[in-house]
Amino acid sequence: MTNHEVLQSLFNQLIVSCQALEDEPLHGGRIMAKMALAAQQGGAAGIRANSREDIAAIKENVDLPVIGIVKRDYPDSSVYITPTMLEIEELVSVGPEMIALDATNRLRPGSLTLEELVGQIKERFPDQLLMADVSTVEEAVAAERLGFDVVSTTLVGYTRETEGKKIYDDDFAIVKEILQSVNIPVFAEGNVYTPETAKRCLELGCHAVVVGGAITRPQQITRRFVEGISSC
Ligand SMILES: CC(=O)N[C@H](C=O)[C@@H](O)[C@H](O)[C@H](O)COP(=O)(O)O
Repeated sequence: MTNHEVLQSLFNQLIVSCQALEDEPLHGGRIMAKMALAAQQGGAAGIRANSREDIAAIKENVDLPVIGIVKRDYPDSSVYITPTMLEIEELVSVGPEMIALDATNRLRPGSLTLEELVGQIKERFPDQLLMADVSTVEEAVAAERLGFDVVSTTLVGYTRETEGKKIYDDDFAIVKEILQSVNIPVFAEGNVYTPETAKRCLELGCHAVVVGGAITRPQQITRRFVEGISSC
């Protein structure tokens, strides 16, 4: 698929994020590949996945476009979604159709700026589709200027500046503002728990919607049920 075809295939569609970190019960490429296959059978048009191992396993079992990330913690930065060139190289080695990276204005490990990292990626891998995981409208605007192909609301609520915020607060105010401020496709991602919320994101003009925990993290789903019955 060409980059254009990848983006076309995701238009108005559901992308399922299949992730389980090392401390989660479903961790491991084999299990994530099954999760991705289940998502494909359910009608997902794309998969978001973390780590070279998971992506390689998913690509062997599923023929949907994959948005790849590597989550890694570094001592000198709070950026953990594809923070450096090392993670970019790992991802390129397994060929995800798109790579997502933190596009907040925070410094990356080694005090690298986002602009510097994107410059290096574009030089080494000029044809790689890039998704900007942002937390604010300003970051979305900056990401478009830097040459990202797609912007996603992934980090809304997950930075110091936006802590506790949800993409659906104030009738999806941040989603609407990002849509008004950029021309590249906007993906809605983060705390989408229901089909109704997913539909609303697309109706507002998002190119696609990414759902993770509500589909692929049974511990989160269970907790919501347990909390739901806790007053009984
Ligand atoms: C903030 C962060 O690290 N988000 C991660 C990004 O890849 C994942 O942990 C999320 O599951 C993904 O964004 C989908 O969101 P949700 O699971 O809420 O539907």
